[in-house]
Amino acid sequence: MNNKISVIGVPMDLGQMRRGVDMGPSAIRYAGMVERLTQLKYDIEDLGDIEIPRPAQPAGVKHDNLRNLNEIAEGTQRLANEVDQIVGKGSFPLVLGGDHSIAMGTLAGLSKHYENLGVIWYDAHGDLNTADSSPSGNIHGMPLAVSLGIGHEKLTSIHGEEPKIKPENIVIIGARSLDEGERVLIKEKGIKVYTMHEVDRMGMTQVIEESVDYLKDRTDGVHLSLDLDGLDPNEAPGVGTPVLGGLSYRESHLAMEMLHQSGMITSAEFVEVNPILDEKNKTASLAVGLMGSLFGESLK
Ligand SMILES: NC(=[NH2+])NCCC[C@H](N)C(=O)O
Ligand SMILES: [Mn+2]
Ligand SMILES: [Mn+2]
Repeated sequence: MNNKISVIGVPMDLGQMRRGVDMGPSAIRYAGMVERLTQLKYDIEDLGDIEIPRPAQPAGVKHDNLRNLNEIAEGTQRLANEVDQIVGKGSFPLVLGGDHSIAMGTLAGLSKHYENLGVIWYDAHGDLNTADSSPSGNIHGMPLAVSLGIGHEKLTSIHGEEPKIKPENIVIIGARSLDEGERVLIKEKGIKVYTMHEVDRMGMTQVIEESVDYLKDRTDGVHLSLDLDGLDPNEAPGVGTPVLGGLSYRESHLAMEMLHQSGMITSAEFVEVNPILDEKNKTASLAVGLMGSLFGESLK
């Protein structure tokens, strides 16, 4: 793995309705991220936070079932520029959310450097909605669809018109809440999904082994997009859209350790940490622990 890491915070809360997720980057830093990764001998620079526009209209006003569309497009474009530059100078982008809408910016920035970018989407949700299929109008439920080129033009054209990723380069792990339109899209596009059912039956070891095998030959870089709500709410209470029956603490550490061993992860983001909903920064600390495993902590 790249020994240079560049951290970028994205205090974005416009992709959903719960206040507080904009404080995620601070909470993750406060949980000791830089110290933890420095111990692992990484050369880590913290670039601070992207500036996110504040909406002019009262918060929560809908725009064609795309709440805060313009501000999100602008903020994620800024993130795309940063991520593009970080990869350009040979460093590993580590993005801290903020709600999951920021993945549109991360993937857009990355896409300039990879012909076949792989994506591991560790999440309770598919985030494959469009304005038509979304039950909520919340853009944090749409970033994976947008990155495939499906969605509002203002979002799909962030940092370039082309789709940022291909459906066959995606693996979703931990899904247990998929809307009807998302299921249709998954079938139509042939997206690989390990729902909780598969994780229960196969075990995380096989899920990651298969995912690594699947992505190995078809991709030239792999981004890990980790939504903390992929984990069970008992482990990660500080999230805005918790879903029962999630991935355990140990399964998640095992996944991160195996991804480290694969050597294939070229960028990562940790999103949806909401300190207001959290218990004594438990979820942010969990995120930092998972980063430790992803970046190679081991007892031997
Ligand atoms: N990144 C997330 N937490 N997404 C939750 C999305 C929930 C629901 N599927 C929606 O589209 O509104
Ligand atoms: Mn989620
Ligand atoms: Mn998500």
